[in-house]
Amino acid sequence: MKLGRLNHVGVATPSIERSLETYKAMFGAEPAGEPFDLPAQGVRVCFVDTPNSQIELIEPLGETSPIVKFLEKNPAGGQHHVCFEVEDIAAARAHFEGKGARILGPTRIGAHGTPVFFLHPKDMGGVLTELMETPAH
Ligand SMILES: CC[C@@H](C(=O)O)C(=O)SCCNC(=O)CCNC(=O)[C@H](O)C(C)(C)COP(=O)(O)OP(=O)(O)OC[C@H]1O[C@@H](n2cnc3c(N)ncnc32)[C@H](O)[C@@H]1OP(=O)(O)O
Ligand SMILES: [Co+2]
Repeated sequence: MKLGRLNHVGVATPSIERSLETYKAMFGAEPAGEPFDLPAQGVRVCFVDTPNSQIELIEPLGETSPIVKFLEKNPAGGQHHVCFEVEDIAAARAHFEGKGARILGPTRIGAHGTPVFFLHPKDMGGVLTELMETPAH
């Protein structure tokens, strides 16, 4: 399995609007689009573009959101996950299963409209790691 492009860094926040104000004040950066809900992933999302990647701001959508506990431990928010692209998500999943890595839940459609899954941070040196299939261009 080849380590693919860093698609985004996920940043959990209690308020996407406040985080956008920070990126605007510190870097003059604007959001790549309007925030939107992803109920299947339990988050509200907004992207900020960087020249070679993206920052993915995620806010909990409901009390069962997977980022609720993280925000309880880090109330001001913080760096939550990294996401690498892979060419074939099914092959990537089989690869990591073969290594005995803990895969968190089913493969779902992510914020870019392609399938994603997550590897447990304990199997990735403490970094929650998302794999996403490269979008077709
Ligand atoms: C926008 C959609 C999509 C995209 O397309 O990009 C997304 O990115 S959605 C992002 C949100 N979704 C997810 O995070 C799904 C996968 N996550 C999970 O299944 C869970 O959040 C988790 C990682 C298993 C954590 O479980 P949780 O119940 O929330 O917390 P625990 O306290 O039980 O955590 C266990 C253990 O792991 C450590 N931990 C938790 N979160 C992180 C993290 N983000 N980075 C590093 N380490 C993390 C936590 O500290 C615990 O450690 P110990 O205390 O040492 O046991
Ligand atoms: Co993500």
